[in-house]
Amino acid sequence: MTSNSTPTGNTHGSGLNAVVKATGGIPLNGRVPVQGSKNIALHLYAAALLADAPVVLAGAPDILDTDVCARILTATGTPARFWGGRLSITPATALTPVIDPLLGGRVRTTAVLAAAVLARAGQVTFPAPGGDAFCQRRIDRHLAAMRAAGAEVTGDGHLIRAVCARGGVRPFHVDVATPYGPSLGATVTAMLLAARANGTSLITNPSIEPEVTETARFLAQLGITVAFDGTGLYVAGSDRTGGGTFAVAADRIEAATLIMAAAATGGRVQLDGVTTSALPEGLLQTLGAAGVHLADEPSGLVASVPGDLQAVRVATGPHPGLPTDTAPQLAALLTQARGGSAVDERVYPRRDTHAAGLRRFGADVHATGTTVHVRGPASLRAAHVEGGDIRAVTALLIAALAAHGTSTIAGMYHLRRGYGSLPAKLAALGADITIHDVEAA
Ligand SMILES: CC(=O)N[C@H]1[C@@H](OP(=O)(O)OP(=O)(O)OC[C@H]2O[C@@H](n3ccc(=O)[nH]c3=O)[C@H](O)[C@@H]2O)O[C@H](CO)[C@@H](O)[C@@H]1O
Ligand SMILES: C=C(OP(=O)(O)O)C(=O)O
Repeated sequence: MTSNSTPTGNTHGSGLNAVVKATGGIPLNGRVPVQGSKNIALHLYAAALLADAPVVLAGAPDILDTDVCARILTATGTPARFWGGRLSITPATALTPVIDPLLGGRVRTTAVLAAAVLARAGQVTFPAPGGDAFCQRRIDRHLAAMRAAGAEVTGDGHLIRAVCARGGVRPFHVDVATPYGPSLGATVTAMLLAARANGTSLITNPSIEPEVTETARFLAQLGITVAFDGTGLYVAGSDRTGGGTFAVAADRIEAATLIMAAAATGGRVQLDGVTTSALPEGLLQTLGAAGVHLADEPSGLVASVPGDLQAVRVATGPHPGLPTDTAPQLAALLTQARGGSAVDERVYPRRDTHAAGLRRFGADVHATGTTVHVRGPASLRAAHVEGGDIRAVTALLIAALAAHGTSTIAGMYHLRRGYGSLPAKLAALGADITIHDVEAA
């Protein structure tokens, strides 16, 4: 193997088999902006398929998932173009009711995108969802919503077809509870189906994640009323919608990643474009218990570690609980905390691909059942590792920043799916971090 160093600038500047090289031991210090939320944007890209007028999603993150979704939309006949942090979407004149099987297999919102096409065209063919492969991505509640909306759903598990009778989707009631809590994705799927049904639909046990509430705000801008009460979520559909510009909210998971990276190095960072109100209660409580201090200052959110980091025993859960998407980074942070920590994963039972990677740095980490146990503080040493999914890669990056010596982390494809410029932001905070293109010798 040979390697060429490239600037850390935007991570898009180098190939997908590039590696990140980081020399740890430097407390992160400084100020960086937070990108638009990957997970909110993914749902807005699907919702934009419902618009009858052009839509601009301002602050869309510059990530691979944005590119893949823009190509999925364009392939349906709905031109979508990403430029300068904005995704511009022009309504289809003739909608092709297919989610491209290859592209659809690369993002996890495939069924949500399909629901929007079904709502508009009365039929759709789509593949099983993609996204991180740390566990099976079940979609039975999505299919239940499609059936409740009047579609006949058939398929072999790889390619699914949903077809409504003449007249298209109809108002419905669906329950989106799963054994793991409310399904975020199925809540949005049901909302998008209901948005085009002629009447009011009811979604019981809905998720209340910002992905849902931001999609509801966007639908309201299109002219579709979404109301919550103790029974569920009511959507009053319409066969005619508007468009306009909508701002993608800040990425609370990128914010959490930067906070944990700073805390693991004993640093202090200011994050522009986000306040503590954007962080779920479960995350705020966990960071507070671990000894991370967060303050809203006029210019942004400031994170620091006034004393020693402390062990915590926590569980992930549906919003406003501790987000599953922060558990790997939290495990990396806890390698620097005093005592025995436990992070129980209750949304995806075996989301623990980061545990083995963290051990390569000399961390005392092991997974038992659904729980990742961490004992600290550990004096980490540099390692050469590969992350297998988005947040696993960032957990390994955090470990590298806290370790003695120079580490290499592979898994750039996963990093780029979710982070537009994380290595550049870490470098701006003082980290010794570079990206190296790796070529076969
Ligand atoms: C509630 C929750 O924390 N959702 C997370 C989930 O959203 P995402 O929308 O991808 O997944 P869901 O919320 O639908 O899934 C939550 C759980 O329910 C199961 N399930 C889901 C749909 C279904 O029809 N049947 C079923 O059994 C899933 O397998 C999973 O164990 O992953 C995203 C990426 O990590 C996170 O950003 C979300 O915060
Ligand atoms: C798992 C995640 O995303 P995806 O489902 O898109 O892989 C994530 O955002 O942490």
